[in-house]
Amino acid sequence: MKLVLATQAPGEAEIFASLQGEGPSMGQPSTFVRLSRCNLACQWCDTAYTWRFAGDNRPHRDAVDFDRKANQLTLEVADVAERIAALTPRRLVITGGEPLLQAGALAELAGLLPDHRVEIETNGTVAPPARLDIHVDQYNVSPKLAHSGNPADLALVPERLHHWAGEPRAFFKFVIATPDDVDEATALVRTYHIPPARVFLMPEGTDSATLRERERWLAALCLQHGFRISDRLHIHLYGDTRGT
Ligand SMILES: C[S@@+](CC[C@H](N)C(=O)[O-])C[C@H]1O[C@@H](n2cnc3c(N)ncnc32)[C@H](O)[C@@H]1O
Ligand SMILES: Nc1nc2[nH]cc(C(=O)O)c2c(=O)[nH]1
Ligand code: SF4
Ligand SMILES: [Mg+2]
Repeated sequence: MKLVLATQAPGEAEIFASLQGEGPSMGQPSTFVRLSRCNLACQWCDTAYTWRFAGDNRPHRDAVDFDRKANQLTLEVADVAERIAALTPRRLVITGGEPLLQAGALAELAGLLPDHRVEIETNGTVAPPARLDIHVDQYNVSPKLAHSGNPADLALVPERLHHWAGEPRAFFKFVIATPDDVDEATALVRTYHIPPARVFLMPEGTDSATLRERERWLAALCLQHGFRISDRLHIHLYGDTRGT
């Protein structure tokens, strides 16, 4: 089978080693694989080059469209596995775009990497099939709130949220830009009975100054609700740069 990957430069697959910058595994040396395509269209998506292609008429934050050819690369799963195995970390973070859109090929990939701990970054709208799920150690689920600009019926699928709430391997990572977003996240936590210990609030932002400013009030709200806070370590270390 084949995987459609994002590129960090034209013709260069986005497979790289870095420190996990977000969520419960923050700070862990990891190998990242970034897949192309997404079923949502977040206004503030920091990887819009994985999905916002010229000719795609979904809403987006500015007028820039990306060239599909320059930003996608299709590789055989065995080739992707070889590239991952050649890097040192034995923790694999699969992200995108929305990686679960390519779950079949990911199941094959994970099967070729039995020594890797597998973590999946997902928007939480797609059910992982059993043949992939058996290989996954952790899901970092980031449901999209109203400020993402996605229609709620696409972004917040009740059956899926109910599933992730009851899945002990799933951690929730809500992206927050204003205190109102926290009210929306808290309402979801209550509705779906999500254990607060598995909930992270993470500031929206792609520069250190914005993240720090938002973390000042976000910290107080996390304390109030018993949620965890997630920084975006990679932004402080490397900026908003592909392949980091
Ligand atoms: C690019 S997404 C890819 C995985 C999946 N599509 C998702 O949304 O979870 C990876 C993570 O980055 C977060 N993210 C994207 N743009 C962001 C931004 N501008 N500020 C903060 N987090 C952002 C997403 O919410 C998600 O947790
Ligand atoms: N270092 C680093 N950590 C990350 N954690 C989640 C990421 C993502 O884009 O899904 C990400 C990323 O792009 N880089
Ligand atoms: S769901 Fe993830 S990849 Fe898709 S647009 Fe939103 S942040 Fe970007
Ligand atoms: Mg990222």
